[in-house]
Amino acid sequence: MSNPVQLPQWQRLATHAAEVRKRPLREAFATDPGRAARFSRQEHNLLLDFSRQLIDERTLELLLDLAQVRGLKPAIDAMFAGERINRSEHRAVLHVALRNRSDRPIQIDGQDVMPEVRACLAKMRDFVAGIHGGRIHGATGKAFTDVVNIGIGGSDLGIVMATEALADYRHRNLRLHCVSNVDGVQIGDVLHQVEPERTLFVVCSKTFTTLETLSNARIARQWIVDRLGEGAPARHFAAVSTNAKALDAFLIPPQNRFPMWDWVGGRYSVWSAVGLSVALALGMDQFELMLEGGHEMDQHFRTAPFQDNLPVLMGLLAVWNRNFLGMDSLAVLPYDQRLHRFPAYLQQLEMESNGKRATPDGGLVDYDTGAVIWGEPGSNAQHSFFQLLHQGTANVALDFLAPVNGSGAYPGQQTLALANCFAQAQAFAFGQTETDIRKDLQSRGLPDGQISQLMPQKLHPGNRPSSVLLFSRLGPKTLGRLIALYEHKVYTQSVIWGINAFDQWGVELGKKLAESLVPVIENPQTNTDPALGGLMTYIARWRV
Ligand SMILES: O=P(O)(O)OC[C@H]1O[C@H](O)[C@H](O)[C@@H](O)[C@@H]1O
Repeated sequence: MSNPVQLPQWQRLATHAAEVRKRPLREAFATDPGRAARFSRQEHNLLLDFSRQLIDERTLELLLDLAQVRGLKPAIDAMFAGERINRSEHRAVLHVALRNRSDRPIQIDGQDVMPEVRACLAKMRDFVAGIHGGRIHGATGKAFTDVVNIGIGGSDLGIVMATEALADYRHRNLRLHCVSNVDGVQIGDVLHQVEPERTLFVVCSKTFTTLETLSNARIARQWIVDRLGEGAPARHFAAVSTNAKALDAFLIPPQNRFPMWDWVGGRYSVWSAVGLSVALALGMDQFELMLEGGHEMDQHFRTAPFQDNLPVLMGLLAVWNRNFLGMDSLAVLPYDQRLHRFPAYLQQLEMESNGKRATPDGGLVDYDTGAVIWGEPGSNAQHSFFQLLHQGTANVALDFLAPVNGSGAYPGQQTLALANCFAQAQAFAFGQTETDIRKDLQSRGLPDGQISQLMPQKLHPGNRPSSVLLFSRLGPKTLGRLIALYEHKVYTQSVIWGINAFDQWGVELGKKLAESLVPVIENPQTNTDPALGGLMTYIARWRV
């Protein structure tokens, strides 16, 4: 696909941005009482209020023109039609099939994938019921009380995020633990807490070649063998993977195996059997409600006109902020503690998808692509890094997320959370004028000299772009909608930028180097790489 920068639509946006930047949001709202309503869209129980973005009607028109000329509509259709849009790996991209709750077949090369998807869901349902009811139990006949998910990246982040987000729905008799990191701390801590006879390990790995996952799984396996005997792992391990051979080698019995397909990317896989641990923790009904929420967002993305299409609007606004207003990062700020791992989940989703500099036809981009994504729950974040957001020199766009009805045991506290969320959105948009600051300082009796000195330090420029994503309550369906919303936002951006959102070649190099360094770190004296000489000396000196 051609370079977007050369398109007249792009150039018009660039010219337009120069004008919009100069216009304070304070003025935009003052001169247009209908602005909040005009730049808000509701879909199901989600409201996207993007009135505090640095835009006007013309911006939207120009962005929608850009979407049209970049072929966003055919690109969306191509994804749902099972075309091989992941061109570098020649794969279809069908996480939407995993949550397709309609009768519509979804085909790859004329083959409907839905029967396999439904069979997998049925197997998950049976397995979850078996574990919850005690029909499936440990080697000594005891029911499972603990599930340990072993996986990393897409085989971990979605599980952690979703089970934390939906903690109010957790099954009473089953605790979930997630182990991802390679350094041995998590697996050590978890094994310290659980009883072997009552613990089920779910090893999740699309490839089943991932160093972190395999080494943690081996530790867990040995731990079970040491305590319950050679035959016990067959009862204490389940696995999710595309790699049947590796599952044979790991001696996972057929009834405990759950499939994955090469048309599901790791970071898009929480909807697949990778969600088994979610289903075990929350129940299959809750998991399927999440799928329904995702499906609803898919329908919306596929059919809604672009000017009312939430993921399309969010994707286009992200392009606007990144390419035309120079925003380097997006801070995701959920005002619900239950969503505390949502920013981490989005980091993989957005940054692994759109952190690309090459186009599928082998060219290099000469424009910015994916922004850095980061964030923490409000109001904690306010007391930590908001100073930089309000007055620092970094260019950061903001996504506020908040439920009207709070989670947890004291939902009344949500009034305070919402007050903080809205106050911040207003402060970022409108800042504080010199006149207000002067009035305040004068009322406190400060002399003029001191006021002039303090003024720039107190001045709060405003005009920091943000969106507020308000929803009624955080339940499984809403979570499904939110995840799918961001997934499709990511795809929208990738289409505008002309990059492949579904491969991740950049992560390979580090993995390969790590493998080759294991023996060197074991025997630092064998190191021949001068760049590592200093570090290896200290490994040898300090290792106990
Ligand atoms: O599920 P696995 O095959 O073990 O992969 C786990 C993770 O590993 C890689 O580093 C990829 O960059 C991720 O996209 C993936 O989610």
